[in-house]
Amino acid sequence: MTNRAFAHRSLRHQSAFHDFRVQPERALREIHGDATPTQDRITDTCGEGAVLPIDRDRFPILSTMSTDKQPEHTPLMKQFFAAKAEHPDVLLLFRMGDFYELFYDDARRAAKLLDITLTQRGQSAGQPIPMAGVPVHAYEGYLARLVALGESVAICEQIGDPATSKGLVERKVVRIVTPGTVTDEALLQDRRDTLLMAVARGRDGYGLAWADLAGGRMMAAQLRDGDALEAELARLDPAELLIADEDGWPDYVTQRGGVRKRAPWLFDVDSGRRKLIDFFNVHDLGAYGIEDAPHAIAAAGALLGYVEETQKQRLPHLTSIAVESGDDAIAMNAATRRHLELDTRIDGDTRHTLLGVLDSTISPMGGRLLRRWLHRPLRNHDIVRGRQHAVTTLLASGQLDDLRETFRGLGDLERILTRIALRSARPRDLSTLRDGLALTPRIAALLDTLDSPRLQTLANELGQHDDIARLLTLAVVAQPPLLARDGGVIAEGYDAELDELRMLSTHADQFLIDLEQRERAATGIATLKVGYNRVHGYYIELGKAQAEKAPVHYTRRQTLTNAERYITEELKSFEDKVLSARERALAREKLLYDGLLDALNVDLEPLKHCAAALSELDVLACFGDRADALDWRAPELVAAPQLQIERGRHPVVEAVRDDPFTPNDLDLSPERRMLVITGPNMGGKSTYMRQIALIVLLANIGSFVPATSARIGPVDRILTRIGAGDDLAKGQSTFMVEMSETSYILHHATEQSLVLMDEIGRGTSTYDGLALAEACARHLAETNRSYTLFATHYFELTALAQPGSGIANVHLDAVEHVDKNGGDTLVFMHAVKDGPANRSFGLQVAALAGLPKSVVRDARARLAELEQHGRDETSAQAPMTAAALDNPQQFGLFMPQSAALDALAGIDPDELTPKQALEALYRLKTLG
Ligand SMILES: Nc1ncnc2c1ncn2[C@@H]1O[C@H](COP(=O)(O)OP(=O)(O)OP(=O)(O)O)[C@@H](O)[C@H]1O
Repeated sequence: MTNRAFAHRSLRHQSAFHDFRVQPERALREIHGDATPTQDRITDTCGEGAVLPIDRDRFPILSTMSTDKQPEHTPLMKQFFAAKAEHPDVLLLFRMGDFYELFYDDARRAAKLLDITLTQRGQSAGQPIPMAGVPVHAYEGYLARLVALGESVAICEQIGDPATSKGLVERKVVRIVTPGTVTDEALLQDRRDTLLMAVARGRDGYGLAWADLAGGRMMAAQLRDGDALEAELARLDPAELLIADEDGWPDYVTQRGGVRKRAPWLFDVDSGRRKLIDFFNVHDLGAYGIEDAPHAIAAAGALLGYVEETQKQRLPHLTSIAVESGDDAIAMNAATRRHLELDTRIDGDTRHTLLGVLDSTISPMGGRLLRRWLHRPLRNHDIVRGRQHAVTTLLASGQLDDLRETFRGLGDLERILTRIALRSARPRDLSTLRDGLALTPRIAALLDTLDSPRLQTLANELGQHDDIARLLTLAVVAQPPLLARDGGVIAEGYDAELDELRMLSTHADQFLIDLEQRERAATGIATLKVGYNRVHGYYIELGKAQAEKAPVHYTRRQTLTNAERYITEELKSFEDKVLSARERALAREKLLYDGLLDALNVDLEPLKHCAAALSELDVLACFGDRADALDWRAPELVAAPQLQIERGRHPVVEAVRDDPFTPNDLDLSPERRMLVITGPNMGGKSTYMRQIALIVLLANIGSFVPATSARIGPVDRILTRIGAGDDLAKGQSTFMVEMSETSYILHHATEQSLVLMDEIGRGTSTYDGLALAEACARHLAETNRSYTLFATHYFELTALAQPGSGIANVHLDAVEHVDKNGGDTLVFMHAVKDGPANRSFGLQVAALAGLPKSVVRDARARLAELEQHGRDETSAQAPMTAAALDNPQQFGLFMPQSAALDALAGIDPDELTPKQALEALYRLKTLG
């Protein structure tokens, strides 16, 4: 046997020997005394053992069971019921040797959710026990799926040592994994925060507190009303939401996933204050700026209570709470975030979104920060200018690529630090931290030469961590294994005692090789093998045929079908020595590993600042990268009210189009507050409006923008009403959604708000729609006085653009061509021009979309009739004049122009052959 083979065997042996959790036999034996375990883990674990009476009232789960006589359960099931009674509304994973088992309703539920087998063998209290289980070695994957489905799971571990416990091993719920409190790497999404949130309700508003446990962040806010609450829920999108178990919560709260109702008294302000003071170990809350926000205090208290209850351990990484003020950010409600497709499209796609185009951050923590920034554009121009200046400086330095290259080695320091604080860090967390810290001096040196206040601040925040980096370099092997439990993490030379114990083990491998050779020579059996089995230990193995030749000092240890296994005195004493050396080496490693975690925990704060600075640098460098790659320019943030954009583009549409994107300008100011945008379907109206909102948003997070130049004045809100599907889930029709979104806008828009209104009124009858659209437009222009882009197919609205009204008309255009085959084609110009559109091309677009020719023909004829009818009515009221013809907005609803004039306008005589010209003339005649 080679050295390596022995080493391999030894490794397997180590884990088996030292971790009783992977020895199901032992776990089973605890229930059965010395009864031999069978293959059937269900009968084994639940079916036998002494029976004890059980308190029915304490365990409602029993109500489904037999009531003929007082039910009696095995000690194991009694232990299960005791644990379950403490955690009635979460799934209980009950550790039994190599498995986590679920029983009764938990088993049924988990079997369905995880698609695992539900078994029903074994009995307790005379009834079969529904049971489902997942193997311990693969449980993280199952846990991740359950948590992703919004389930909370209590982990009940064996905390006694099955080897030494008599009878039942002690078990205890060691933690409760809930969707909002997960910190394990496997249960989190890399580039998205997982938030736990609590909402407290007061007479004059709401208090909000949220924690990103994996990132070690806790925030709070006090909100004026339900609208603000709804908007914050849309922005933060918590995985779990704690509310008081009372009536009267609005639908947008109760219909969310992950809502958990808690006793109302947990949201009490005074006990919240005490909890915060206690948790952060401070004299008062003065330092956090939360004193004047009682509802936020109440929410934070409820949140901390829940965190303590579920985590069952100290959380030293949550060191403070920061208060966010809604006034600092550009407000966007749920509808706006949805319409602008910031990080998710209506169809669920995440690639073709603003974040999809913008995010070239390298570290996951940078990705998460960018997402946070994107959802919270700032109103404070100074902060934003600071970021922008940093981006400009990075771009001008020529160091951008170098800097980004160093980020590749960073890893997720932020979350690693949390795991260190929670003492759940794995060996590779430590090596990633070591490698990341080794890069910071290089990053600091790169930044040192750059003249940007923000970059200098960040360089300072990186700090000096030479001692920690050196400690980790000395202590941890270059490429540590996944788990600490198997050893091999601590580097050679770090600890003399460990080195000595390891030496013993290594020599032991050589001893076994020598022994094998010696015994082969002594017995003359060339196939003799020395091996190891985790139940029986070391052995000498002979094939059945050679068994007779076994020397007398060989003692039989195990009989297999084709072989016999023996032990000798020499091998036995070797086994004792080696096993104790290995055991001691592993124990020593564990001690050293814990010591390392202690050392890192002495002062985590500077490391947290370092991780935060690296995240921000990653985002700023990403802005630089995007500006460079996509030809974006720095916008100018100005104090005077205005939105001026030259040659702006839609970042996402531009990214997905093969053909060039047509840039467009914007000019809005207090004197020209509203643009009524007309033009054909597919002309580019929605694209134009959204691109303005996205440019304003990008400008206010510190990014460059897709335009040749932009001057952006103060903006307090972005409000949008852009076509939506039916919200049938909420029982709202398309029109109802349209009107409630419009109502929200009219109630909230101010002079500094940017409002996008796309085709208001189209969800109802034409006259109702037109009337509503016009009234809303007037209200926005005259009362709200917001920056408004108002796209419409109602040409009547173009008449609003009167001198002094602050309203102007712009339009997008299309040109109809007769192609070589004599068919019609439509070319969309996508260029925004001054003035109203003069036709809609609705039928042509319908034909392009593939509507059957006969339907388009019928529609055309019907249109001609309607237009004729409209003309007749108008001429009955007022004779058609040449002036009216020149001024289409003066026409009635169905008469922008006659069909013949429409068609005539679409003809380019220079493009026609004589035959086509003649055909066109005939066509015109049928329309006239
Ligand atoms: N400026 C542009 N440059 C190039 N292509 C554009 C431009 N604007 C829009 N497009 C393309 O035209 C398509 C239709 O644009 P958009 O949806 O904005 O039209 P619309 O006028 O709002 O149409 P409808 O009135 O039917 O809603 C877009 O998907 C995009 O591919």
